[in-house]
Amino acid sequence: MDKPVFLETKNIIKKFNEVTAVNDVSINIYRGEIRGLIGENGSGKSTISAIISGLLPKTAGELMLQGASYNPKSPLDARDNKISMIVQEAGTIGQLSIAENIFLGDEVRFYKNGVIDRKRMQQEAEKALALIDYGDMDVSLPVYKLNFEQRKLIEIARALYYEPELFIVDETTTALSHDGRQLIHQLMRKLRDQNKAVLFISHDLPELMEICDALTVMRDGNLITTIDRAEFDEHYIKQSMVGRVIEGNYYRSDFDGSHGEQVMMRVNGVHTSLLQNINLELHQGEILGIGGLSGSGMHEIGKVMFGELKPDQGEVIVYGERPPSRKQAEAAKHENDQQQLYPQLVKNVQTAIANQIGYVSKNRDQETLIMEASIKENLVLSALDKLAKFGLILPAQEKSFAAKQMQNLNVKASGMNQPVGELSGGNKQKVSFGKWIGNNSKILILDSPTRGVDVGVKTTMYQLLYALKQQGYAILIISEELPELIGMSDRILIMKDGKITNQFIRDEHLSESMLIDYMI
Ligand SMILES: Nc1ncnc2c1ncn2[C@@H]1O[C@H](COP(=O)(O)OP(=O)(O)OP(=O)(O)O)[C@@H](O)[C@H]1O
Repeated sequence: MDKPVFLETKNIIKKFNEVTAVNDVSINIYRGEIRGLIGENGSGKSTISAIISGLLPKTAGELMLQGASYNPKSPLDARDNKISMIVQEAGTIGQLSIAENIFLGDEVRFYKNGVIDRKRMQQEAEKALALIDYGDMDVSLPVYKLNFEQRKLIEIARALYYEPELFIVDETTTALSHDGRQLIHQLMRKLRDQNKAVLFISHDLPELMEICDALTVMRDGNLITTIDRAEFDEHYIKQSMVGRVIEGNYYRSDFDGSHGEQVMMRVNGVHTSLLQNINLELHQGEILGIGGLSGSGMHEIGKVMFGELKPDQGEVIVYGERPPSRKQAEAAKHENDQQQLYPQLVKNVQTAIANQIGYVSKNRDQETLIMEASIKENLVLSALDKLAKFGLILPAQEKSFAAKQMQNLNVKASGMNQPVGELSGGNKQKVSFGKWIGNNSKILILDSPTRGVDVGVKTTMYQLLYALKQQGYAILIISEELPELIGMSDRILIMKDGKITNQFIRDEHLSESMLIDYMI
């Protein structure tokens, strides 16, 4: 029997001034189906989903919900029509509690004699969290105390509480650890089996092919094709996405895990509330990977090494080119006669940047980018030192630097003056990566660097990282994506419960399951 259509988009067009983000898109979304949506960064996936879920108005076209005209004015309106979406970036408000976030905009359901019945709100919030087996969480905690993954889980609980008939998940799984991914896959399958509709946006093609019943491909705002599960073919899907045949290696192809002798950063006996006695060295010309589950502490290591999180005990040393003081320079010179590198304590972000450390945070929208500033301003911000001549930065230099970075990473935008906040998720990620590459940084700490980035640009990023390694850069990649760690690292450290549990040297026989054994 044919599946019933739940939602239909008819010739939808969305324009942002001169940019046409969605061009004449007509899709049927069925009950009892997980529909995947794939396409290069900026191809219009989030925009069409945002129109369906009331976040954005359409420019033209029509939406039909179970055969009737549907025109959501807001996400709350969409939710009343049983449509919920998990957005790519943080969809919660840090200062509000978990319970307040879950019922944001719907507090009215808890009014008793004109005031909010907090106790009942908290009880209902606990019920929402129980839907994702998270029932023991303290719902009065402010959300800023949670990590990125926990915040995503709160959003998922909120969406499910309202029993959606259409559940839209926009590029969320790459922000989640192995367990979080399993959870969201299970939830999507459960909804599908209950004859609900699911729309799932991801750049992870193997994941989409595993989970989805059908896959719709978008390119440059256009709907290219919809493919049924029986017809899934990786090469054909990739080709439809980019409009050309993709060839060549994704990751580096060598299995030589060697690197320079020179230590560029050293972490000595670091303890924080989560980390326990972390010791590691990052060498010149090395790509060091760190993997683990989201609560393992791997993201905290990046923050500690960039001076953003102060350890309770222990220290982080960077070997930089700049002598910290005349006296220390003399002493350091003696120790490191050959290299002319000077050990310095990473006390804060300023010392990290002064010693040529670059950092891409997992939480890019809050920590790495300035949304209101233009692409150019974001790109040149960390490069100011390099561009400044006698303390002056020439506009022409800024412009050519930004243009080069945009071209290298194929940033899709109307121009370098476009505010970063207007870019698609993957294009924001490219800017946050481009900020540090090509400026003065010789040490790169990259937390989930390819999150939300399409296959073509991922390849470019991997090639770039490999070329930087060969030029002697020291690169730390922190990632939930084990194939990425295996594919790129000279050495991998696996973490569990705040400790390093094992180390793996680059080897062609290394497999995901070998790493997972030390994570769980
Ligand atoms: N508020 C906005 N103002 C101007 N342009 C915008 C705005 N939001 C999106 N765009 C543009 O619309 C296009 C489609 O963006 P969209 O976010 O839908 O892409 P996407 O396929 O979801 O990409 P990604 O995979 O990177 O998340 C992009 O060119 C983007 O820059």
